[in-house]
Amino acid sequence: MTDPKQAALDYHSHPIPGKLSIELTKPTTSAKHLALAYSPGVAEPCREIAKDPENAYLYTGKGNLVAVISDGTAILGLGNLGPLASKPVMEGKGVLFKKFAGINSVDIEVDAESPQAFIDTVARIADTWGGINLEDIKAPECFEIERALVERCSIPVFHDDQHGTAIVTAAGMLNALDIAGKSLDSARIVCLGAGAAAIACMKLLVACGARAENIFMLDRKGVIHSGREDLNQYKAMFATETERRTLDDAIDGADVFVGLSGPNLLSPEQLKTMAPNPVVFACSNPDPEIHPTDAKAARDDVIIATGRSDFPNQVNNVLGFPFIFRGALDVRATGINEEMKVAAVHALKDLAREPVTEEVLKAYDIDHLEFGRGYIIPTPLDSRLLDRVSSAVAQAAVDTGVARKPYPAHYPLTSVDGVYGG
Ligand SMILES: O=C([O-])CC(=O)C(=O)O
Ligand SMILES: [Mg+2]
Repeated sequence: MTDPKQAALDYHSHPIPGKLSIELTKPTTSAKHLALAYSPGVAEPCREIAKDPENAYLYTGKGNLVAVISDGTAILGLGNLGPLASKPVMEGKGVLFKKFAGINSVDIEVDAESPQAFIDTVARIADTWGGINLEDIKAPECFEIERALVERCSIPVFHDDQHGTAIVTAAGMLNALDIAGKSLDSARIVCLGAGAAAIACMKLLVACGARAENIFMLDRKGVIHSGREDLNQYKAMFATETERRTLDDAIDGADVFVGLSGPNLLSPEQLKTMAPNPVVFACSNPDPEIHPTDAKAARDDVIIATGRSDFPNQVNNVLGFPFIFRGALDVRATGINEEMKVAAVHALKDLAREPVTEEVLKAYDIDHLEFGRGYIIPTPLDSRLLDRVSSAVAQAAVDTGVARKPYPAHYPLTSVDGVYGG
């Protein structure tokens, strides 16, 4: 068997380095073509855009172009490895944008000496993109970065690790709790991790019905409780009045564990102390807080999800960002608001309850898959996601007045070949 590490390195290096390339959309075989594509013809669209910036959507790729931007300070669950080392992940996001939603994306890795320098860099280039996907930026800086950029930019700016992850987590959680015979408003939830994804996930779960007082969030120092004086404003939102201090204390009797922290931080012994039918989302990438095999060995009533593509129940923002941007771009939304996020949650949640298609069974090389413990959320290779999530997001943008174009006449989308309409 090939060594998985070597296989991953080979995948990235052969037959050419990297995962993305750029393609041409216009003929370029004659001098006439060149005179149109470049001097002198290119001056005409320049003049039109100078007269009216909206013309950039007509004469350039702006309307279907997303910048994936990172400073490399929180790469997956690996930590701060710097901007250059984040490039494979950012190229990977570009692969997913293109493959799943037909969106062109270019990765930009910024070596920024401060959050303000990062904000200024992104704000200065924002105008020529259709949208900005912020990725793998550490907390708490990511919150201020996103806030400032949303304010300064007139295009959608979306921090994927917060909202993409939260949307997919909420969708999977509503389904998992339903299967476990529980409900979000009474579930006792332990969230291991207090970074960007953790805070955004818990905020969205509360918006979907979870009770803040039922959530124990833990950072490296343990339970975030009201007696702590070392909390930033984001963690402080989740400070609970409790005597519990450690993960051992918090996990005892809990209905839900959400891990957005690091590898192997939930032990089988700790899992054994959870309530019946525990829901465990071990979402640290690439290595989960508990391996699914160990979790299942510890107890057979567990409903387990991870962020990985090689296990069932992949709770990963790949199910969100391609389609959320698709919907937002297609109605030229000025931003991605809460209603659009909640619309995405419901679209994902509902699709998992529909029969699985042959296409998905084939892609995963299985005979059967149905809504239940082993299938709480659609798989990324389900081509119905393109229509379901994008249209829900586009409709919510129209309904909430942030769309600058009407609901697309070329919807429903049946494949990425149809994203330009016409
Ligand atoms: O890249 C992934 O698989 C999901 C993600 O955004 C992260 O872990 O930061
Ligand atoms: Mg990420």
